[in-house]
Amino acid sequence: MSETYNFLFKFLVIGSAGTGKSCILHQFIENKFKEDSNHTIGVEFGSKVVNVGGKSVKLQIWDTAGQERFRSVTRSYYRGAAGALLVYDITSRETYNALTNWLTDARTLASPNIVIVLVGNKKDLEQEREVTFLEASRFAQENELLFLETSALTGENVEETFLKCARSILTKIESGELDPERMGSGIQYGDASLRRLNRQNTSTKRPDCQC
Ligand SMILES: Nc1nc2c(ncn2[C@@H]2O[C@H](COP(=O)(O)OP(=O)(O)OP(=O)(O)O)[C@@H](O)[C@H]2O)c(=O)[nH]1
Repeated sequence: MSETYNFLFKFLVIGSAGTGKSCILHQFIENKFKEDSNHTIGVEFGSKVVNVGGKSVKLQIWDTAGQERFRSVTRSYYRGAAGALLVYDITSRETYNALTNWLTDARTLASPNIVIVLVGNKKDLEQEREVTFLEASRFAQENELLFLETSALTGENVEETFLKCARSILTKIESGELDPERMGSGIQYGDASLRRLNRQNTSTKRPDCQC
């Protein structure tokens, strides 16, 4: 796909170690399951241009390490993120119980307006499920999060998760709730939008205007 886009959004992928964050990102970008995924050291990066409601949006995605020993490094990447995927593993209650801490970090260190999608990963392991869909969706509702269950293994809902987050940010931009020009919004205009804005500015000038 062409690198011309209307917007660029900075995204974070956060959550406890082993929940499948790197596999989700890999599935989204490469359309395949990442076999032999190792613990992330610090932070990894990926990007992809997607189409959201007729607009092309470049997602700049930072996949953070879930292990506690990298927390000080990963925290430094939170600033100015427009969206986050907060991932837990549906077969591990421990990763679900840790969500409140991750949420506090995201809301205090990133932008208070950050759009967060709660992601219950490993949906393919239904037999080993420890967290029900219903309780997680209640948690999401109480904490104003979007919510989806995914499988990085089969690819189910992986792309939808990123699109859902991007769609929500775009809606907030269009309604004026989010201002892309505010410092630290995690949003930038891409070439396509800038060209349109320039055209609009030029066409609104009076013919005799010297500016
Ligand atoms: N069955 C199944 N296994 C998965 C899925 N996603 C990830 N895994 C497995 O879960 C383990 C951890 O996946 P990673 O993507 O490395 O986890 P992570 O959250 O990035 O871990 P950290 O980098 O340590 O924070 C790996 O063994 C993956 O193969 C999934 O959707 N289904």
